[in-house]
Amino acid sequence: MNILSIGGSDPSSGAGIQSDIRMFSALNTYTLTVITAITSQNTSNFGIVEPVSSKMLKKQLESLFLDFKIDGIKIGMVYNSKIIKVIYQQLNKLKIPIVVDPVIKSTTGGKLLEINAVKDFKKYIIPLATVITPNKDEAEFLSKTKISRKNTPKIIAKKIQDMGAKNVVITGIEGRNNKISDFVLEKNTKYVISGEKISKINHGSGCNHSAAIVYSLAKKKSIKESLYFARKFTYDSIKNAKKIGKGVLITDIQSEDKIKEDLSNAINRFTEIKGIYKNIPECQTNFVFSKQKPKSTKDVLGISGRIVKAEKRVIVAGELKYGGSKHVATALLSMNKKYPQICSAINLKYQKTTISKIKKSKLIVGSYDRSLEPKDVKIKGSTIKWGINFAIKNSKNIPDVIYHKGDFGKEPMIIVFGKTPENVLKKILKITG
Ligand SMILES: Nc1ncnc2c1ncn2[C@@H]1O[C@H](COP(=O)(O)OP(=O)(O)OP(=O)(O)O)[C@@H](O)[C@H]1O
Ligand SMILES: Cc1ncc(CO)c(N)n1
Repeated sequence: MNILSIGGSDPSSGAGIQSDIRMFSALNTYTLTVITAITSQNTSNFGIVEPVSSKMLKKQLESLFLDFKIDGIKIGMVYNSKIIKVIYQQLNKLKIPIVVDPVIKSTTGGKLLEINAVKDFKKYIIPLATVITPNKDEAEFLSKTKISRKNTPKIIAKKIQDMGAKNVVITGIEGRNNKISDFVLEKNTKYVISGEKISKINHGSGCNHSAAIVYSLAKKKSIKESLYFARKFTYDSIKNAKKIGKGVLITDIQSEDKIKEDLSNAINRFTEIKGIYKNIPECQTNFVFSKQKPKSTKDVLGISGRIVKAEKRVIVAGELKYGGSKHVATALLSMNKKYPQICSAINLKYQKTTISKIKKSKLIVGSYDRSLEPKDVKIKGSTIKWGINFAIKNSKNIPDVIYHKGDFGKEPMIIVFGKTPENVLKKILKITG
């Protein structure tokens, strides 16, 4: 998936284009970028702004539209009227989700939209928005109305919707009991997404929020699903905010989320492989991905249930959890001990046809015979560890696949290994179907 971020450069990487690259990368998404302005800022102060020329902006956009399929666009800092008009000319015919984060002032007080550009921002940028995400102050500023008992968030959101945005989210409305809420006005419905307020002043949460929304919309999720996803994503990024500079904290995403994201994407794609139900064994399938240097199954992410066969479909029953898999995770741990780069694995049904496809596809295959298993291993219950080590020992190279043909009362099994879930998936595609 390719997402385009149009916005300003923040050299401290806490917000703007650089923050978007970090966030989209954490979501395993390729980021295209078009810079509207260069800023000098850090976590304490805002310096100066140098906007790019209309010509430079137009050329950047054209070069991307000529080359890439773009699945969604995020618009952040636009700064002046010239920039606004070029963006409008280039984007107004597009039929992909566009999320507009009205960037007006920075946390540190910098002016990110010229006052005489506000009119054109309303006229040209707001109507491009599939979703617009003003915070409370920005919503009040754009609608020229203070939120009050009379002027509810709904009334203010409606004013912004009337400027042309399809869906409006007013973020960061503080409530009682340490709650912070986002008010949402879709075309025909309104709702509030509420949650706990984290007591951290940060740089980047608004950027992360709009980035996560466009990511989710580009994946064809609904507005509501995307907003819930973005809220959780932003919450995690604030929780994980770090003191990198001397001033406010910079939001970040834990790498665990990346592990989850990668595995979750691969599982979704696995379930969509045509005829894959034929490869699900009686004991069902688990797909795992470990942290670097895993010590135990607690460091291995897996499905707390299984991927199960439901007639000719497969469905995921359970959630992704560290420690969610026992058998496949144990096999992975043995493999990872010898080959630390191998961090992902899946178990599939043993079938002779699959084994011959594996051999034809030039993948490296190892195997073990459970009937040769020493008695003490059986008693200790460490069959998998013994089997994987046996197969590794008898293989000159890193095995892509290890299988065993079962034993009395034990189902035969194939395990496919790889560096990442994506890597495992590629191998599966070679040997199934
Ligand atoms: N302290 C907090 N604790 C929990 N959630 C928060 C907190 N602050 C903001 N959020 C949530 O983060 C998301 C982004 O909103 P936020 O108000 O930070 O945007 P913003 O003010 O535009 O940010 P920025 O100034 O960084 O661009 C919203 O879903 C909001 O409710
Ligand atoms: C470049 C840029 N975009 C957005 C923001 C808003 O946080 C910022 N401070 N800087």
